Amino acid sequence: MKEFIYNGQLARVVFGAGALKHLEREIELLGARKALVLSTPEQQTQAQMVADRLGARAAGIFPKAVMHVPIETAREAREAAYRLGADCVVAIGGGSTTGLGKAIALDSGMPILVIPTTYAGSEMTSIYGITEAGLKKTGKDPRVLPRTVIYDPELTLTLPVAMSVTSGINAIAHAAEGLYAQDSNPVMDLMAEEGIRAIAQALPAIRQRPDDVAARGDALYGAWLCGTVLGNVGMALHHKLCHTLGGSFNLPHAEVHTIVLPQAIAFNAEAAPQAMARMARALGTTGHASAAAGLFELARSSGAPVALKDIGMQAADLDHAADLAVGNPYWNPRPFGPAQRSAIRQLLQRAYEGVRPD
Ligand SMILES: NC(=O)c1ccc[n+]([C@@H]2O[C@H](COP(=O)([O-])OP(=O)(O)OC[C@H]3O[C@@H](n4cnc5c(N)ncnc54)[C@H](O)[C@@H]3O)[C@@H](O)[C@H]2O)c1
Ligand SMILES: O=C(O)CCC(=O)CC(=O)O
Repeated sequence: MKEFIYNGQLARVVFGAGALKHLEREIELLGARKALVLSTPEQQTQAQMVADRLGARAAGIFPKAVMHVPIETAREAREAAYRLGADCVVAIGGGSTTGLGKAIALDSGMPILVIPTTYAGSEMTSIYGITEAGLKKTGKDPRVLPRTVIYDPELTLTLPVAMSVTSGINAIAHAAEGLYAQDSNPVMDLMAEEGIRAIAQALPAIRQRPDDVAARGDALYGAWLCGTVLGNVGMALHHKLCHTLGGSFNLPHAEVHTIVLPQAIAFNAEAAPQAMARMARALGTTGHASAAAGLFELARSSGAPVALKDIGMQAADLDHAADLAVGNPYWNPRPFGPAQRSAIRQLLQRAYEGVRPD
């Protein structure tokens, strides 16, 4: 067994159908008096429902979260928190809303309670991202790690099926790269494999019946595990490509993850055979398909996009994307610096066309 370091991260998780009923207790346990409730404009009704539940403990709602946390929105939210006398934030929504909570916490140190309604997993990480002048900067800071997370599958029933599938595969991507991370450890490997299994089994059930609370619960459970892996070990080629494509070409986050993942995993297959075997086992493809093919089929059979050309990528931008990706590479089991530019360009071409990996 290889040597490893395991840093347990402290976050309190309250899980279960109807778990939102514990919100007031959880705010009290945080030692907070007043919460600013955050959401996107699309989820303002859910934010209002949370604020109503909090009653006098609600400082107000700030329903202006958007993708990739523009610095202007972060500043406005922070000012609102101070002006309204909040001493904690409650984020109800996906990674964009949690990200806004993190931007407030980064400056103010306010504790964050997250009620996740997608499978992105940001609630389990101390990674934050803020976009300034069109450039997204990410960093890590213990102050932004949410202190409490309430996973209530009932609140995810409204997540459209298409978004459920791509968000679920976004979560799987964290676990897949965790399995071959340079700083992986046996605990994260267990979580990664179980997280992939839970989501891969839940997605077909959700597709059949979006209001299946048990399947929604399995998906959230998987998202928790996969998000924990993202928060604990380093990500590699796949996340680098997604951040390049999402950040520089303005492509939608979860869809990009869904399309690129099978291609990135195929690229790494020979360099990380044990990780591939665990992925294939978790996906249930052992013996008849590779992990990469299994991921591609999971997306295709769930009705998700499998080609970048179908989500707005321009063929003319592929060369520039390859240059950006190899310019400042992350550690990866198969190196992908400037010397591998042509292999990365080929990978992007396959992702652009939606070619099924072997
Ligand atoms: N820092 C991290 O650790 C981390 C991890 C993963 C993702 N992220 C970031 O999170 C962002 C993406 O998050 P996301 O994919 O969750 O998307 P999102 O938060 O942008 O949500 C997408 C849309 O779905 C809506 N939505 C969410 N839950 C819903 C529900 N239950 N019912 C109906 N609509 C619902 C939202 O209101 C929004 O309109 C990206 O900016 C990404 O970089 C950060
Ligand atoms: O907040 C970020 O943008 C960094 C982490 C992230 O996006 C993980 C992912 O790609 O899903």
